[in-house]
Amino acid sequence: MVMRRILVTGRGGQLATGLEAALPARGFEPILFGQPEFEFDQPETVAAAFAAARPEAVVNCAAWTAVDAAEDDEAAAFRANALGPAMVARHCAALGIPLIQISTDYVFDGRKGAPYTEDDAPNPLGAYGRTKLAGEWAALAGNARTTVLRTAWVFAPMGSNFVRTMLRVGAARPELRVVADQHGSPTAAPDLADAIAGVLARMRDTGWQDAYRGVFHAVATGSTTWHAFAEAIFAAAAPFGGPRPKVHAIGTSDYPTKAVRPADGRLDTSRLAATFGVALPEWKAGLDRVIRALHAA
Ligand SMILES: NC(=O)C1=CN([C@@H]2O[C@H](COP(=O)(O)OP(=O)(O)OC[C@H]3O[C@@H](n4cnc5c(N)ncnc54)[C@H](OP(=O)(O)O)[C@@H]3O)[C@@H](O)[C@H]2O)C=CC1
Ligand SMILES: Cc1cn([C@H]2C[C@H](O)[C@@H](COP(=O)(O)OP(=O)(O)O[C@H]3O[C@@H](C)C(=O)[C@@H](O)[C@H]3O)O2)c(=O)[nH]c1=O
Repeated sequence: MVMRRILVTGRGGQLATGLEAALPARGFEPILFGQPEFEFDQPETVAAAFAAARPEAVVNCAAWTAVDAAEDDEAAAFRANALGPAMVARHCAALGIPLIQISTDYVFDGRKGAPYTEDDAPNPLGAYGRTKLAGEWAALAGNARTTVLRTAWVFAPMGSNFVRTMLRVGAARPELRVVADQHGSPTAAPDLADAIAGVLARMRDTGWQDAYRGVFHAVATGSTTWHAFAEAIFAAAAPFGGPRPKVHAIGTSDYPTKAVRPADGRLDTSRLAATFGVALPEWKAGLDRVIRALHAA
């Protein structure tokens, strides 16, 4: 399959930035589009991006990712997270090209008590998860060659993420309180970008296969809690002169937020490995990679 030109939406976001760096190493040419010239609320900008990029595959990274704010404006989150993928899928179908749609562990309610497989039923607890689930369906329904990758707890040297938040508040305050009863797999955007490049390379090298259509879990290896993640962030940043606040373990009920988060969003990644031969590194290796990049910047 000829697959070189990859349209990446959400330019300036964590994952799109990771893909910009990761794709050329696998022989792809990333073509990035972002706001304001690519805006889901203006469908003509989406059509124009497809016309200009002439892509051979698409990775849709653009999304409303403000979890609490989505509770206040679910309609706007739905436009970005569900109607956006529907539009992108329609353009991909017209061209007959693969679409990789990125989704989230927040489609689950976190009550399983074990890592979720792709066959487990989603049951989002909040507006962000609901709109992202609708986006999965729209991407799959609108294009035969759609691969949905669910990831979680993404962090990068730039953008808005838990690592940068912790380092910022940890430098300002000697003591922090962080929830210790929510579990997940912190996933470094550069590692996820490498994995996506691997998925695309497999598609290119084998040609499209029916097994590539559907949902796949793509998170870093291993899991932790937000509290233990915070401790690991400060430990990893300390050799670079990062702050060392005291991090108190608290319960979810001690940290009220607008959106309810899943208590245990661990994801089983065996289908990704079996189908694409792709596995992500341990989350702590991803953390070290991002901390190093933060301090090299
Ligand atoms: N961050 C995380 O922890 C996780 C993210 N994901 C998913 O991974 C994907 C990538 O996330 P990440 O890179 O972290 O996200 P970011 O928030 O870093 O980037 C999202 C991008 O989408 C753009 N965007 C937002 N609304 C629109 C819109 N209406 N039209 C066009 N573009 C828009 C943003 O533009 P602007 O900056 O101008 O607003 C930004 O460039 C998303 O699908 C997200 O749901 C999944 C699990 C975890
Ligand atoms: C800043 C802070 C957060 N917390 C808690 C709140 C929450 O339960 C948890 C994580 O907080 P955040 O709001 O940073 O993370 P959140 O925005 O919920 O992260 C999610 O983003 C979306 C986009 C996803 O798809 C998810 O996979 C996940 O990464 O940590 C504390 O306990 N103490 C603190 O000081």
